[in-house]
Amino acid sequence: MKTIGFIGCGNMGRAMVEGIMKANLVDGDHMIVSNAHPERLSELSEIYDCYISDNESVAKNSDIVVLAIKPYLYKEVITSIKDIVKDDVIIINIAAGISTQDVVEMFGRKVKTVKAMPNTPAMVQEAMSALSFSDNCDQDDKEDVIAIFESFGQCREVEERLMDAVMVVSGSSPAYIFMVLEAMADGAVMQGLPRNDAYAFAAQAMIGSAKMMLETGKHPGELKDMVCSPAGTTIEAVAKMEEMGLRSAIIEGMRACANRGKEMSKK
Ligand SMILES: NC(=O)C1=CN([C@@H]2O[C@H](COP(=O)(O)OP(=O)(O)OC[C@H]3O[C@@H](n4cnc5c(N)ncnc54)[C@H](O)[C@@H]3O)[C@@H](O)[C@H]2O)C=CC1
Ligand SMILES: O=C(O)[C@@H]1CCC=N1
Repeated sequence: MKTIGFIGCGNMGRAMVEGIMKANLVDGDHMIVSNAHPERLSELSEIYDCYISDNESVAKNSDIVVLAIKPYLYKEVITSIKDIVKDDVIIINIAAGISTQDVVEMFGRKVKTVKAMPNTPAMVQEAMSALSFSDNCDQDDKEDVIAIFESFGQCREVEERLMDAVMVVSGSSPAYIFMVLEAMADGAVMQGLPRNDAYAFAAQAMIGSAKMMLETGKHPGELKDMVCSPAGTTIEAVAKMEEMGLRSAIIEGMRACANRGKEMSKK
């Protein structure tokens, strides 16, 4: 069994660790986690019986190291671990704006590395992640990494140049999806539904609609049309939302997200 190490265990790292441990991909002896505030992880180590340690120990003892720290910390952290990681370690880079080439340059050698873009639904085994492997990863390395990402959801290999596109539609999108859900619940509360019921109806409508699109393979426009009765209620909502710029608000928000990714990768 390979040992998986996490350096940084905040929102994204923790969602991945919880997803991996819930799926029993490794036992607690093969999961080592470090964080700037290790005291925040005591509950995690109690539930999953995994090791909470420091960056040095994660670097020395892990076969696969996930760098789940903010992008601006990559240089500093890699400098402190580059001479102590195992020779054939696989480094997983999940940071927005940090490329495979950046990681190789920071290590000063052609370390095996994977550029990945997960999302926080990893916490409930429903992540969708994109992976791009450096050319020195062999088939076994790929299988080990895919097994990690599949333990908490689905994953697809994509060309690294498309990572920012994946980030806007998947890595970042839970934020806007939660905004939509919150707004939908507000709309129902305004009509008199209690808040908790409103969240349950809104979230289940989101799950059901997404599942319907994936399972039927039908165009989303066709599925939308199935809900809009002639002269009915839904078409009034659709017309008002178009008037208020719902779609362009989403598209322009995603453009801003991509632009920020490009800006971050220039630094
Ligand atoms: N939050 C998200 O939905 C997603 C985040 N990402 C990427 O994941 C990375 C982490 O993001 P978040 O989890 O959101 O950030 P976060 O701030 O929630 O977590 C980062 C963690 O790193 C710890 N940390 C700080 N300095 C450290 C050090 N020197 N050594 C060890 N640990 C240290 C902090 O205590 C914190 O718990 C970023 O690079 C981000 O681009 C990628 C996809 C989705
Ligand atoms: O907001 C961010 O920078 C990260 C990258 C993808 C999701 N969260």
